[in-house]
Amino acid sequence: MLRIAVPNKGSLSEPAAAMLKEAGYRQRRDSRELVLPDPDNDVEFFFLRPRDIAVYVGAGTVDVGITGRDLMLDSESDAVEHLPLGFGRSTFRFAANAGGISTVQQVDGHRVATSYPVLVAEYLRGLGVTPAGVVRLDGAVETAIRLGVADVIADVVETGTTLRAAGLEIFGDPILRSEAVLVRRSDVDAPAGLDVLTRRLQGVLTAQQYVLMDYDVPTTLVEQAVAITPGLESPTVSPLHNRDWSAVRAMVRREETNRVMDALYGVGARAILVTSIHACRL
Ligand SMILES: Nc1ncnc2c1ncn2[C@@H]1O[C@H](COP(=O)(O)OP(=O)(O)OP(=O)(O)O)[C@@H](O)[C@H]1O
Ligand SMILES: O=P(O)(O)OC[C@H]1O[C@H](OP(=O)(O)OP(=O)(O)O)[C@H](O)[C@@H]1O
Ligand SMILES: [Mg+2]
Repeated sequence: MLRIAVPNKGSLSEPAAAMLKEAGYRQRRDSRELVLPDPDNDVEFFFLRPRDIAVYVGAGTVDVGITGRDLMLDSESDAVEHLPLGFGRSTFRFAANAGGISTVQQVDGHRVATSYPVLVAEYLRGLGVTPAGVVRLDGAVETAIRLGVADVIADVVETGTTLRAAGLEIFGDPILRSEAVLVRRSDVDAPAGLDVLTRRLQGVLTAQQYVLMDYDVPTTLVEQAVAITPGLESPTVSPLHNRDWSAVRAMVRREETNRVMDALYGVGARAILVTSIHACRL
């Protein structure tokens, strides 16, 4: 039975549960449930703090887990990224008082507050910058400068609203771009059942990222139209009752939907229909 760790709280918890539900797994009914067996799918879920998940996976006490790339890298565990999951996206960035420190080089000799001390120390070491100290805080890191424990912070930025509200400004390149990832141990064979979990999660990602596009096109123009919608393998082309026309069906990346529809219309396709994909196994 594959043991899967899932975030019990925080930003990653709800989207992780939603993705597993889409992938056909059992859901917990009560957020106080800590372990949930799903014998029909031969897996068992453990609801853990997202920060601890890479630690459990690295120690081998659970087989795989869902956590943030930033949390995994900060954990110094043996867990490695197996599959990016496309949610919980954030950047990890330096910030300081507006008009103050504005380059990473200037961090030299200053105090940095963060919830991700390993990430920050490694990044600065890589640039040859030596801070006066790295202060580890659990949260509300933005307040650390005002309260005098640090000169600079490094924190998760999603919309930037929290930083703006604290009167802070981002500087330097992003330290990291993060998203939720499925992690596993690097130094052991893939656990039994991981291939099924991976295919199911990839199926959910594909269903989210692609739409199904159907259209009619004059048969003489099929080659031109198909060049715009090559699909994943090859599009389906079917004859219509009126043989001067053909019907085409292909998968298209969701964000390209309107550009592709414009291009198809331009070469003479009509009755262009777009449908969401509910589930998919490639
Ligand atoms: N707006 C956000 N705030 C915090 N973390 C975010 C955000 N958006 C995405 N994330 C990601 O979520 C993970 C952090 O989750 P975690 O549960 O530890 O913190 P949290 O969501 O701030 O929860 P809490 O502070 O309530 O404990 C990281 O991988 C981080 O990159
Ligand atoms: O860029 P934004 O969209 O504003 O989001 C980023 C902020 O959200 C998180 O804080 P959270 O609300 O989890 O509080 P915490 O600092 O106590 O963890 C994170 O630590 C940032 O402070
Ligand atoms: Mg937080």
